[in-house]
Amino acid sequence: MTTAAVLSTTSDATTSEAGAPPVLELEAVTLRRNGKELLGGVDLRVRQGEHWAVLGSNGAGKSTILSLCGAQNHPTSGTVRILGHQLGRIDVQTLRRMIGHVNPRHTAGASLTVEQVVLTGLTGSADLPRRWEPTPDEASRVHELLARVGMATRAGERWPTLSQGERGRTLIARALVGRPGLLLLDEPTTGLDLAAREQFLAAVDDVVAEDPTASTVLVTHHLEELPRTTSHAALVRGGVLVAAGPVDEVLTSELVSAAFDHPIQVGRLNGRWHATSA
Ligand SMILES: Nc1ncnc2c1ncn2[C@@H]1O[C@H](COP(=O)(O)OP(=O)(O)OP(=O)(O)O)[C@@H](O)[C@H]1O
Repeated sequence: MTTAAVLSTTSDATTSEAGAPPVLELEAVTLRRNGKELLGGVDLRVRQGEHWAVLGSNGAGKSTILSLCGAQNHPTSGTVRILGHQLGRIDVQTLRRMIGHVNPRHTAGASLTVEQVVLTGLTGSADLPRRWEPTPDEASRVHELLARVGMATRAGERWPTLSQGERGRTLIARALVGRPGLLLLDEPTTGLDLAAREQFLAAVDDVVAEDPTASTVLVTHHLEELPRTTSHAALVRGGVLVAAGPVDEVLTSELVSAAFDHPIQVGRLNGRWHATSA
């Protein structure tokens, strides 16, 4: 199947989802750095309530796309609209505060407790600013979120003593504390063991299930690392989307093989995906 054929199939699928307002729109986005074209014309629309997975091989451009979605980068050409605001026409710090970002490489202040790490989601910092105090509402939201991700009994634990899985769940609560309109997850299960990965994915499914207006974009290499709640997928290859649309139409053996340039058999069991060499 050619790239053009893939794109025409999936653009129909994407536009048929019309209804909920878009939270993220990339139109004809290109990005060049150091004379190299990293993105070669990306179109992507994420609507409220959708949960997208962005998949592709090493160096395909997934993190670059996510950096635009998180207002961490600007396109060379094309338009990026996040939560109704066009990049370049709004203060990026203001915009970044509207976006929740789960980055497993987040470095929290070493002396912070779990509860304080979640609070840093409100200050947008690694440490808590001196003399900063949460409002009673903010403090109760932190406890509500820690309960949701299964960390309520660990609120007083210090960050360095946490396991990778506990850190991951704490970082989801941190990303959600500011009630973001968009949640970005950047290879969030990297480095987690099997149990920690499963607990993390269950925590994502739980927070998503409780808020029908939540919208997420998750970047990963592995189909096994997709939450059950994934509703849409985009496949990236060489800085372009080779497929994008409802997850069952995109995560097929044919399209995934084309995106990874390798024969891959895709399967789904109990709502979760798996992939092996065909
Ligand atoms: N500032 C830059 N200057 C030049 N090339 C860059 C720059 N940033 C990224 N790249 C290149 O752009 C390409 C896409 O990078 P990106 O990190 O988006 O890929 P990825 O799909 O996330 O890869 P991985 O799965 O390995 O994390 C890579 O070839 C990378 O080396």
